[in-house]
Amino acid sequence: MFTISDLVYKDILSISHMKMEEGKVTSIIGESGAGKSTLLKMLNILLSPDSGRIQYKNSDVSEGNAITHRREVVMLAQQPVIFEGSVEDNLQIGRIFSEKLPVSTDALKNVLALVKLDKELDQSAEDLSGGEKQRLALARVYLMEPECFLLDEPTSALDEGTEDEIVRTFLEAVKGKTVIMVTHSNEIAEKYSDSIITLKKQKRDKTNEA
Ligand SMILES: Nc1ncnc2c1ncn2[C@@H]1O[C@H](COP(=O)(O)OP(=O)(O)OP(=O)(O)O)[C@@H](O)[C@H]1O
Repeated sequence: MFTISDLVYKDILSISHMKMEEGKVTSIIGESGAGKSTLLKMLNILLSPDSGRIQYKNSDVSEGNAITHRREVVMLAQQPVIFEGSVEDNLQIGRIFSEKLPVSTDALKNVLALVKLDKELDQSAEDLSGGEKQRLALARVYLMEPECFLLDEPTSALDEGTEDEIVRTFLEAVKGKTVIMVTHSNEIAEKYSDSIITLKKQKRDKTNEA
């Protein structure tokens, strides 16, 4: 689905060749500051490489339309965005972004169960805890039904048991779609991925630093 060649971005990323397969789960792991979030942002055309190519379905992403791209390839950021309003508003807004019709109350309840979020649909989303907001944002991207999910530490605020369960049920529910997921958990990566990419921190050139 994505092929990267000879990519360089500042002194943060240097990738000669990398591939993420369509319909598979690819986990990205690596130490803090290795560039995992930066790489996901590039796949979502939120950042562009200084040199090199990123191809999506055999076309260079720099030649395509970023808005159209982001409807097919949806990113869940590390700090989930929560909009003013209710839990329901925060779910349906994803459907609006994706230019899809609103889903039924039953579908909303089902997705809350999928991410184990035991909250009323009319509850204010701003009152949720950090881990609950993370699950609400995950539920939102699920309802957007993209071809490809870019998930940046989607369950980092959860305890290990809950994290494992939510990753498992989410991946079962989206089976067949492409998932590219940054995770701090080697265990989750090994258990649930078809392939694992390990990013290494680049050696910074200190000669130009003050
Ligand atoms: N907009 C930016 N401008 C300059 N440097 C940046 C920018 N964003 C991130 N960086 C730097 O790029 C490096 C990689 O950051 P990134 O967030 O991609 O790492 P990460 O592997 O996702 O880290 P973590 O696991 O801590 O989330 C870090 O050294 C960071 O300080």
